[in-house]
Amino acid sequence: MTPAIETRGLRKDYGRRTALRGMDLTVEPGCVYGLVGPNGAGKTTALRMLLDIIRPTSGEVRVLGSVPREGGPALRRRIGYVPGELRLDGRATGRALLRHYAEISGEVEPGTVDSLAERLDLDLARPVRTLSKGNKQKLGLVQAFLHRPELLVLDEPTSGLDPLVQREFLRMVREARDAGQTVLLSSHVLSEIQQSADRVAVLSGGELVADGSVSELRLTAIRHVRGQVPADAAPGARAALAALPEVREVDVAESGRFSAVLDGPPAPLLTALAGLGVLDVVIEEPDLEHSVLTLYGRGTGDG
Ligand SMILES: Nc1ncnc2c1ncn2[C@@H]1O[C@H](COP(=O)(O)OP(=O)(O)OP(=O)(O)O)[C@@H](O)[C@H]1O
Repeated sequence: MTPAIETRGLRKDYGRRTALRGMDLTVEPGCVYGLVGPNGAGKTTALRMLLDIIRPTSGEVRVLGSVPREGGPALRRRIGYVPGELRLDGRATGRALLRHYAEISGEVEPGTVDSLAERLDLDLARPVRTLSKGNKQKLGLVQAFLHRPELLVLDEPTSGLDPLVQREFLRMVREARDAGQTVLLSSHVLSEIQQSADRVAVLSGGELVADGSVSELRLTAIRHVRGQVPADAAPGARAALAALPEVREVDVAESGRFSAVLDGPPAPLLTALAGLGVLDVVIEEPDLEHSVLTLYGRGTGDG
C-alpha cells in the first residue's frame, strides 16, 4: 500500500539555521500519527513542506503518492490542513468563510458544517474578526474536516481550546481514523497524543530521535511530583526520597514542601510518603520537553 506520507532525508535550512536535518518519516494510511517535540523542534517546518507552503532544501517528500510541488489543487483538495498559526480576519461570518472553503474543497455533504460547528460549540453567525483565539481555532478545525479529506495534517490543533472542546476534537480525530482517513497531528502536549495517536515520532533539534507507540517511548514515564509533608518530617523525607532509585531531583524545604522527578512506577514513592504522614501530593502530567531531554538528551532547535 502507498504510504499516506513518506519523507526521505527531508531537510530545511533557513539561511544558516537548520530547522530540519534530514527527516525519514513513513505514515501508513488509516492511522493517527503523532509528531511530538519541544518548541522549535521543527514540527511546523516539516508539516509546511508536506503542504508545499515551503520547499525543502534537500530530500524527498511524497504525500498521498504525489510530490507536493507537482500535486497542485487536486492534491490539496485531498488534504485537510490546520496551520499552527491561524490568521483569520475580516467582516465575513464563519458560515460565509466556510462556504467559501467548501467551494474550493469540492464535495461537502449537506449538514456537515452545522454538525461540526455544533460539536465544537462554534457560533457561525459572528464575523470572523470578532472571534476569540479559541473560536478561530475551531473554525480552522471545521475547515479542515469539512470535506472528509483522505489526509488531515493538524499543527497544534488544540491550542486555545478548552478541555471539553479538546475532548470532542479528539473524538473527531478517532472517528476520522475509523472512517479510513489518515491523521498527522503535531503537538507538544503528551496527553492528547496519548489519547489519539496509534504511533508517535519524536522530533528534537530538527531530528527524529525516536518513533513507536506512546508507551514504548516511555514519554509518559517521567513526571513531576510535588506536595507537602509535616515540617517535622522534612529531614526524614529528604532521606527517604533520595533512597528511592526511581526518584530524582529531590528538593524538600524545611516547611515540608517537596518536589521531585519520578521516573518509574509511583508505588514505592507513595508508600514512602504515606509513612511520612504526607498531607498533599500531586503527580503532574509528564512535561514533554523534560521527557525528551531526559530520554534523548538533546536540546530544542532554538539557539
Ligand atoms: N521562517 C523562518 N526563518 C528562520 N528560522 C525559522 C523560520 N521558521 C522557523 N524557524 C526556526 O526553525 C526551527 C524550527 O521551527 P518550527 O517552527 O518548525 O518548530 P516547531 O517544532 O513547530 O516549534 P513550535 O512548537 O514552537 O512552533 C526553530 O529554531 C525556528 O526558530
